[in-house]
Amino acid sequence: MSEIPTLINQVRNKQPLIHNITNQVVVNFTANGLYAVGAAPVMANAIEEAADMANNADALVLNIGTLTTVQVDAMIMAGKAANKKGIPVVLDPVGVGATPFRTDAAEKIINSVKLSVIRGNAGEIGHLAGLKSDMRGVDAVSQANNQEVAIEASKRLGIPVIVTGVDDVITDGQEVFVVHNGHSLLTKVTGAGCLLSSVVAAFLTTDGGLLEASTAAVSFYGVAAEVAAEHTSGPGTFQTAFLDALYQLNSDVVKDTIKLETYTVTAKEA
Ligand SMILES: Nc1ncnc2c1ncn2[C@@H]1O[C@H](COP(=O)(O)OP(=O)(O)O)[C@@H](O)[C@H]1O
Ligand SMILES: Cc1ncsc1CCOP(=O)(O)O
Ligand SMILES: [Mg+2]
Repeated sequence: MSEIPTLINQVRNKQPLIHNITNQVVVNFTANGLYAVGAAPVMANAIEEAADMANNADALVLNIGTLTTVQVDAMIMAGKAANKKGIPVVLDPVGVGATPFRTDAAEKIINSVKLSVIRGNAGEIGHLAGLKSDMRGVDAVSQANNQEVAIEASKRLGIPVIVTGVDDVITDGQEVFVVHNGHSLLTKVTGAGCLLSSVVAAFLTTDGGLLEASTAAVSFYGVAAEVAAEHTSGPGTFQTAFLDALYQLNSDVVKDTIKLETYTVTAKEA
């Protein structure tokens, strides 16, 4: 637990190669954000090379934001290659629930690839788990209880999940980590969630456990947003300041600023 703020140092030392099959909106921001945290990005969508690239990578991100039928097949091929190699796979089910095509694609991926963790907002994760949820495009509409959604979704899916929003919840359905860091300007920059999914993948290459490494990624990211927001008041300059903060933020500041709550579900319910 005390090592959570320090896992960023492992990412920076290791410079893991993160293979992203992601949406057209966030490609550049994701690549720059991964560089800023100390990882190396590669984007490779083509069905002819997706599996080969996953086989060269340290972690894989599958992001369904601007999906095509062929891309679903490429994702499954890359996912299977990643599973064979034993590297982490993160799914970002962008906009799932907004259209039947996205929902079908996400379900196909979940049924074909062994995922390390699924990261999304409460609307997306709630929808995947069959809970009542509303999506408007890629954004969650209703104010859900993120902890309830995360715990229930992880139990129903049998996969660890990260539900983000005002509070971020990381859980395998039993152990729960709640991070209270972040800044509302993140909702005014497209790709803030997508980049977080890729940053989670980078942290999963460290020797922290899955939930601890995910929590390290989420808290590092939230503190970086808070630091960036001190220097800016609008989305344009925030985006730049945020990349700088991801690059400059050290583990001591995270240690001093992290707002983390942990509990186990059985203990809380008892
Ligand atoms: N109202 C908010 N206040 C502070 N941080 C937020 C808020 N909403 C989202 N975030 C942060 O923005 C990042 C992306 O989360 P989110 O907006 O839920 O993802 P997505 O963009 O996929 O919908 C996370 O780090 C999350 O903590
Ligand atoms: C706007 C948009 N439309 C399709 S994908 C995408 C980006 C979504 O990024 P995020 O979920 O990180 O806000
Ligand atoms: Mg998203």
